[in-house]
Amino acid sequence: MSELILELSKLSDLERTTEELSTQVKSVTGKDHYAETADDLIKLQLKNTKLKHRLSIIRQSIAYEAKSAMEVTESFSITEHLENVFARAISLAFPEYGNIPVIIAPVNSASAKYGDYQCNNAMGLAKKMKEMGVNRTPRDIANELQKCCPLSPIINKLEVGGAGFVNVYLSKDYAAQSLKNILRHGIKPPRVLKRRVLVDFSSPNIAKQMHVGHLRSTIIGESVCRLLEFLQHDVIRINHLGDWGTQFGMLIAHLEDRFPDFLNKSPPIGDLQSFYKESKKRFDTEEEFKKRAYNRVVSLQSGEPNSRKAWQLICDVSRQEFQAIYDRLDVTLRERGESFYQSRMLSVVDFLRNKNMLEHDEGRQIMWPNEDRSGIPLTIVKSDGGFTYDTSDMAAIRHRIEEEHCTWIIYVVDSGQSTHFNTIFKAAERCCILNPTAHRVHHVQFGVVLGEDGKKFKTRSGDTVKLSDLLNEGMKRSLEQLRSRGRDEILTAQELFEAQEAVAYGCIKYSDLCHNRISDYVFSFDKMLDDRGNTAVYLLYTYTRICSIARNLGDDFCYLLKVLDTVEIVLNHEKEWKLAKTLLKMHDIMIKCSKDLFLHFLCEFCYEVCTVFTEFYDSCYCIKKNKDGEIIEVNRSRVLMCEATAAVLRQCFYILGLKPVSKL
Ligand SMILES: NC(=[NH2+])NCCC[C@H](N)C(=O)O
Repeated sequence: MSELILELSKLSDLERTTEELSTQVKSVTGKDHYAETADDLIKLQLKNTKLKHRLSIIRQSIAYEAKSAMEVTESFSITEHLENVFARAISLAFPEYGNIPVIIAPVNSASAKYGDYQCNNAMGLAKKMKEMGVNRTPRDIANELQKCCPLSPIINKLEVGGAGFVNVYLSKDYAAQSLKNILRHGIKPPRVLKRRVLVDFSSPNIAKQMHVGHLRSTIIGESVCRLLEFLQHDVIRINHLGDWGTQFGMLIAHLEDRFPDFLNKSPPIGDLQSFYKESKKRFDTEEEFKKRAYNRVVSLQSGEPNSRKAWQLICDVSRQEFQAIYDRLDVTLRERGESFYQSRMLSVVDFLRNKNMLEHDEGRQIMWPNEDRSGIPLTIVKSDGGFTYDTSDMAAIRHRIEEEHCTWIIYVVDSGQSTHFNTIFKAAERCCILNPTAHRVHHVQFGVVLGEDGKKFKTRSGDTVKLSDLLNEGMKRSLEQLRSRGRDEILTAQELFEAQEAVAYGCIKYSDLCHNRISDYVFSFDKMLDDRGNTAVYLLYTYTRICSIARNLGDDFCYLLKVLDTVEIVLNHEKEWKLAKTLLKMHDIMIKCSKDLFLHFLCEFCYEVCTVFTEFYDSCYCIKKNKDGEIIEVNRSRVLMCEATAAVLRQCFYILGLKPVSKL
């Protein structure tokens, strides 16, 4: 598509040159001293003829490309495509404003008479021109833009409306072709500039409870990865486990006392939580124990084998608990905890010292994020010589940029840590690890989870909620719901179990993702299991309904590809056209979500697809049956629309971590 636009711009340039040449030829012809300039004239005419010939070749190839552009499988964001079209128009019509940002907005489907998309640049241009002393009305400018728009296979017509909008009407041929492409080749990602991205998410702490904050990070992080992978980025998923630090001293010392034989026999630490509490209590009350705990930190960090082994054993207990949650939620992560950076922490300290970035402060070594010592300093080395969370994040960002060669680093961590990350980013920039023009760093922050009482999410007794309990509760509630609808009588045991999981985990994930992540959110099973409104349950039900339509036709639709060869998609009915346009917004939405990593836009899109589909299904018959329930008429084009809707939903569901089930 971009080549096409390039060709179009060449064409316009050539057209202009041809025009200039013709005027030159005319003016020369009109002069008396024809004889003197005959040579020049002949040359010019020759050049002109050649250019005209070239122009006609380009015209032909553009017509060809415009046609084949609709046939190729390449998909793109409509908004981005229109941005290119209008950028070209602006630079042709008003070269001096060639680099202003193009404003394209989709038109609310209720106001279809204003087209499907609008270019809203004319008003701003009029203002800019006025400042330069040129008086032109926005409508006048819009007319000019309309004239200068290059041909595009996706545009049916352009119209100037209102105060100076250029209304764009999409082409139905293009839409029908795109829907067929989806059915024939699956959903292809739009082209974007590929990056190597590291997503740091989930990241719970060993020996501590993985809490709802980590659950949010896990859910959001997984979806961010899936979105970026869909867009063909090279994604590294990292679990930055809190597996290092002084708390391991007391855990190791306590392990030695509780399970003296730990080196030979795996200790049965069932409940790491209470093990942690016991050791903490001893650490706070027993002097000898405290000393030994400090000793163990030193021996662990210097790699002494027995302490290492003890540490490994403790980590394994937590690791298994975490993995069980990841398996249930279908989350994939590569573990690279804080311990991984031990040697790199030593070297980042040297690096910072050599750059004169470290300052002594009451025995600590600190680093200011800014040259002028504004902001909050990082503690790079503690007074006892130990490292901190700051040190490991400085070592990690350096590793990610210099060794992993990432150009985009994403931290999915609660909003409470935003000062920490801003300080790390500034400090990394100050010491030239990070170059803001080449690297993008991003704190994908999110709010806290609240209970239905509006207070911090806790169990009735006031403890933090265990995630496995929460998931179990979800499973229980979803089974109750399925039973209350009598599904246990219709579905096989296997189908029922799949439906139960899809609903339980789907609703927990979706209710997290469907709100703007920055705000706090209220965790309520009742709300998330509602089958009306923007919920996972509503989406999953709509999806199964769509699946059942083609299923009704049995063998007829088994070979979708054959059907595609013989059936044209027709978009004459208002609701057919509305559904087609909604489906084709998918790439716009994916790009929009990826810009600032807000997934609620994708959730809203799914909801819109489902409601628009329902409107379509209510007013456009797909299959007509007689009184006995026998099929008497099938509108194959519409059944294809149903299939395309299902394909779009499946792709979005995958990114949102929802498992579509064909029966529910
Ligand atoms: N690179 C990072 N700091 N990632 C986030 C780590 C989160 C930390 N373990 C916590 O539970 O709060």
